[in-house]
Amino acid sequence: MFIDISNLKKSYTSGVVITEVLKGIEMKIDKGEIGVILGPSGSGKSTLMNIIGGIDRGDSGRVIVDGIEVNNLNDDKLTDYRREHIGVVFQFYNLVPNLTVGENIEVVSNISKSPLKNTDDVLAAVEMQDKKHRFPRELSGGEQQRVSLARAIVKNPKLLLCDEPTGALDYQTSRSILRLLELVNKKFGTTILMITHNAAIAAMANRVFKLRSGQIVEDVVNQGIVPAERIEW
Ligand SMILES: Nc1ncnc2c1ncn2[C@@H]1O[C@H](COP(=O)(O)OP(=O)(O)OP(=O)(O)O)[C@@H](O)[C@H]1O
Repeated sequence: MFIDISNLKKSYTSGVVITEVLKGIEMKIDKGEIGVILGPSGSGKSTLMNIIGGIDRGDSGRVIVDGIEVNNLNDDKLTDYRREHIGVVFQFYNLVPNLTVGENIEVVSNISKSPLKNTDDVLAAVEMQDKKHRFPRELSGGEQQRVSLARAIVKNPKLLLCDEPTGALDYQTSRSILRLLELVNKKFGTTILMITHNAAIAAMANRVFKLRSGQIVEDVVNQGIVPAERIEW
């Protein structure tokens, strides 16, 4: 089991108000799978993903990623875990504005332990090799998301976490990003976990988790996976 989560709980306290955001999550994903998390706004999707990615910590329960007990790592080890094993793609790209496309990727590559050697190959994989010297502001949203994906995969992560990767993109561009995610999954064997509001996207996943008010209310193994190419909404 690549991701193995049991009885994960998380609350936030503001003033005297305690909000229980995750109420005993159970989640299992095998290596090389694509998992999709669906659920309404505020149900705890990003909190769950942030804990898996070592950005946040659970209060109790077990979170194991590729044999590493993430919840038990001290701060330094958690930073190493994030740096070595996790790639992230967000809805709003988060590229460094004053670095070119190539530089945005190289800064990540330079601090990674076992990066993919050739930045140009990674840019070619997302069909952005001809825009290597441009700045983010000179790119469309879809192009920026391609660069953000290239930046996430150049470190050769074991796990790619995507929080609404197509949330800000139009239909055709969204589909091209989904095809790229599928390509990364196939080509590099990268396990992918993706949050989306778009239930149609679940068709390309091996496993689909529905989250409601901090609990998994549905956990489905998809028997009829549809290639990203054929997903429509
Ligand atoms: N740092 C925080 N402090 C206090 N409450 C928080 C914090 N982060 C998240 N929350 C609360 O936890 C709940 C779950 O938030 P989370 O971002 O995980 O939901 P989500 O399912 O990803 O929502 P969305 O689809 O809108 O992004 C929300 O009620 C949110 O207000």
